[in-house]
Amino acid sequence: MDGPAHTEGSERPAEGVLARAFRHTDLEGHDLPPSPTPSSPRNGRRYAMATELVYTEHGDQYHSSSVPIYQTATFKQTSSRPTDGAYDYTRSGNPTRSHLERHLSKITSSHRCLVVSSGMASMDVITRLLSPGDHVIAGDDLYGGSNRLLKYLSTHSGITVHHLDTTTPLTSFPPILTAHSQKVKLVLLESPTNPLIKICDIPLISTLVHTANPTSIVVVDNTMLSPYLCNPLLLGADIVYESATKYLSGHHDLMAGIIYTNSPPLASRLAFTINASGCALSPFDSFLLLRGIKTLSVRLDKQLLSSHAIAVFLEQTCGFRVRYPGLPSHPQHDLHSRLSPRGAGAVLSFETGDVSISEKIVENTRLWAISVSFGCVNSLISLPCAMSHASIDKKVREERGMPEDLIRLCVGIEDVNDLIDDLTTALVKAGAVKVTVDGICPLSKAEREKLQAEAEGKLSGPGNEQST
Ligand SMILES: Cc1ncc(COP(=O)(O)O)c(C=O)c1O
Ligand SMILES: N[C@@H](CCSC[C@H](N)C(=O)O)C(=O)O
Repeated sequence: MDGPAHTEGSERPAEGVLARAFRHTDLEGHDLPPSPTPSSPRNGRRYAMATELVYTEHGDQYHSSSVPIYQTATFKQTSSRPTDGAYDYTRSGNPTRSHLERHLSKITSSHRCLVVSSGMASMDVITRLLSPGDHVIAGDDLYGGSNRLLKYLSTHSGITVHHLDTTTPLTSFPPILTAHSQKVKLVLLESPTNPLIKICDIPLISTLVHTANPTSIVVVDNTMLSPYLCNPLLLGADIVYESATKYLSGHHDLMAGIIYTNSPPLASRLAFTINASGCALSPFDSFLLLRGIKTLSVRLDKQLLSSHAIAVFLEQTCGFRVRYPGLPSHPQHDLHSRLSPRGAGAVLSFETGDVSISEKIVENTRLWAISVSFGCVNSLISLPCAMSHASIDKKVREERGMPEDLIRLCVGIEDVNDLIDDLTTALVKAGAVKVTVDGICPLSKAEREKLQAEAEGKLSGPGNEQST
């Protein structure tokens, strides 16, 4: 295996070797023009993203095709002198993890990518760049756990946190940037936001922030899209982190976080904190994550198509207000298409107008597991206010416009018709839609109220005749 260096390059075959070996010729041996190159930029990578996700080379002495798991805490040394570049202790470095980090730095076209024990560990490591007295600007629709960590820092560490609507940067950012320009150390964005699926204009915000204070660090949580759909480093961010528990691993069998940057000084400081605090990813989980990454493109390609079909079904057939940036009705549809042209992700949310109806929908699905998290091969359904975002005070949730009846769907790789059928059954059972000879259609408000009253025994209906 290669040593713990974190630069990319060594994995690539020598330029020209493959081109010579696989020259395309016609039947008479004349050279054919090269295959057309994809229109999407490769950002310095040699191959298209789907290939790079799969293609890795490592220096294992037995030429194993999968990367070995170096399940060891410590490494024997050849002398008593300080270690120079080799491994000494797995908290500080491990060959399986180093391979994963090199692979991810290639995929993210970054100077360096570090892997830690969870998405929250990534954020924790980044916030240790802060000192008492510093200010942080953060979105007002962050994942509940991110919100909790920021609240902890503002209560215990002398950090001031300003939560802003990051979808209106030209009005929301200037007052804070002007008032505290030299103190704003970190700007934390999540895009699309979880669970309201709002899109941040990362390039515009980065420009505003860096113009006000070139030393402010713009950090983006890219969990909802993964590097397959978006690379915020190319949009102006200084540091990107992701919960690799989600799309990158894809099977909900590990917790992991990744952090990537193009700034060598920031990378060194982050790496120092990871070693000092001991949150680096274990060798076994590094192996599992490497395995998951290989199928990211096939999983997401399918998830994108299914998500779009489900979003259209919920909006157009069922008449719900659906939040999905792939729909033209999404207020930032054009912005999202510009920043992430490959697709709109596989998380969407919708409102039913009634918490008890939303609860019934969630509880009447079979294929859609009631579960927090997303990015997995199987589909999940949840009520964010009661589940993933329950750690945010109800009052704060209300102030930030997070509806209690919001249902979040995380689309997996099952057959999309099965998913829509399962959802339809739950929607009908919950009284959210009705099935007529013309197909599925939304219930009117009066029809809903009648059903509700029947369910509560206030009106006689088919289910309560015996009690009257
Ligand atoms: C957007 C987002 N960021 C970060 C995290 C934290 O990741 P982890 O659960 O891997 O710590 C989550 C979910 O947990 C998330 O949804
Ligand atoms: N009990 C957990 C909730 C995790 S939510 C996981 C994921 N980010 C999601 O949005 O579903 C906690 O308190 O952190």
